[in-house]
Amino acid sequence: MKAIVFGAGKIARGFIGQLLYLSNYEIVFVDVSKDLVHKLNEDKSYHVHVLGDSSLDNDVTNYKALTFDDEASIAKELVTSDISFVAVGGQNLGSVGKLVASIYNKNGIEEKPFNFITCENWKDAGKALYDSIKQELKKDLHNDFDNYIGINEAVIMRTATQPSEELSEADPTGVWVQNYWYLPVDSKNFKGSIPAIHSMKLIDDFGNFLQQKMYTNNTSNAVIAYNGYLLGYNLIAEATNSPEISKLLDKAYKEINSILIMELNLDPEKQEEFAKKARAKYGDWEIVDRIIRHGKDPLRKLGPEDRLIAPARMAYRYNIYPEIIIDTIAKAIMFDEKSDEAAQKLQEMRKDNGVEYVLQTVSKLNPKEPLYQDVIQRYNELMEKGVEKSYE
Ligand SMILES: NC(=O)C1=CN([C@@H]2O[C@H](COP(=O)(O)OP(=O)(O)OC[C@H]3O[C@@H](n4cnc5c(N)ncnc54)[C@H](O)[C@@H]3O)[C@@H](O)[C@H]2O)C=CC1
Ligand SMILES: O=P(O)(O)OC[C@H]1O[C@](O)(CO)[C@@H](O)[C@@H]1O
Repeated sequence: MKAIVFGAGKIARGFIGQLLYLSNYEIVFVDVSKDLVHKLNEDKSYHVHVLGDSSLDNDVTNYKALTFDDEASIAKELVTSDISFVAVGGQNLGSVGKLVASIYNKNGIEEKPFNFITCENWKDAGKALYDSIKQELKKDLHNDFDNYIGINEAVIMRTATQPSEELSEADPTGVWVQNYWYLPVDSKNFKGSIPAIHSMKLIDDFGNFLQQKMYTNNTSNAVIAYNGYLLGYNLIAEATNSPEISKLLDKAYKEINSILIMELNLDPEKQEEFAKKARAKYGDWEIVDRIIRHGKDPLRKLGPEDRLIAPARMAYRYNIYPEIIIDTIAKAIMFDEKSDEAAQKLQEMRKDNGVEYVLQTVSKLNPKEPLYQDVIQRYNELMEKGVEKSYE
């Protein structure tokens, strides 16, 4: 069996790659980074370090890596693969869709079931990939595409951490991952029989699981990351367990739970349990992961469908005042980490055009909506009084 995996980053190598390896799959990684592709091919194996239990580590082998611009080789692998996974970052799904459509346009679509599984923290990731393929696909292939190709969403609960510089230098292609294995995939659009892949399970009542995960885990993770950054913490567990952020999290999870119970029609007890697990994960000292990674790419994280703006907007629909999310949006706008290009871009925007411009262009907020006004008010308060006051 063979799988083609778009992306060769932390989740692709550190989760999907390990599960496929354990399932005796041949793996083809496709990545835009030529250096990474070259290194993976040169080494012929990479190490997955399972945090807290090295007996579960693997040296993943039986793979090759291709660069994203090598369409001819990707085409050969795609049409001979049994399944595909995509872990490239939600904003890059469109480029994968375009490439896949181009391959199908040239090669046709075989009359046999084939599935893509998106592994992104991105609302409606499956739809984004589906739409981007369909948009470029020749009309006469549309029927075969809908009949034979399944585009499916997974929820990725395993964390694949950003290693320290020393660790990366010592093991450049190594990945350090949480000891968590379950890979739930929505069964709704799945075509054909279920492949035997370690820990992967097709779920019939998947529903809004991806949104529940994003707006519980990633929303609370943003509270931890942006506050942790301003408070000068280095590790996510340090910040989560700190007195200042613990206090905020008590409120944040209540806020998140009340919003999601209404919006997604969740069972309150189950959602509370789910949120408790998220908090425990971020407070777990075994998962050594840096605040900077969790805060990075604030332009994406301040987007209209992402972890902060989307649940805040939901809150207003139910007359819930999302105090902690508003505070976190204001603090995310202050994230000025030098090593993160997106953070630098955000800071330029903020300096040149003001916070109003950031909220209108990045978060797509309308100046008339209460969320816009409440964020600006909170931002101004923080600027006037100093952020340290917000922890008193
Ligand atoms: N790292 C984690 O703990 C988790 C990550 N995720 C999600 O998984 C996705 C991937 O995240 P990571 O693996 O952490 O990021 P990463 O940055 O380590 O990996 C992404 C890889 O995709 C490559 N890439 C970008 N555009 C591409 C394209 N068009 N075609 C092929 N490759 C392309 C990049 O060069 C990079 O190697 C994101 O959507 C993230 O939100 C979800 C849960 C946990
Ligand atoms: O870049 P993103 O979207 O925050 O993705 C990675 C995140 O996903 C998570 O698994 C969320 O549960 C975090 O551990 C990690 O910060």
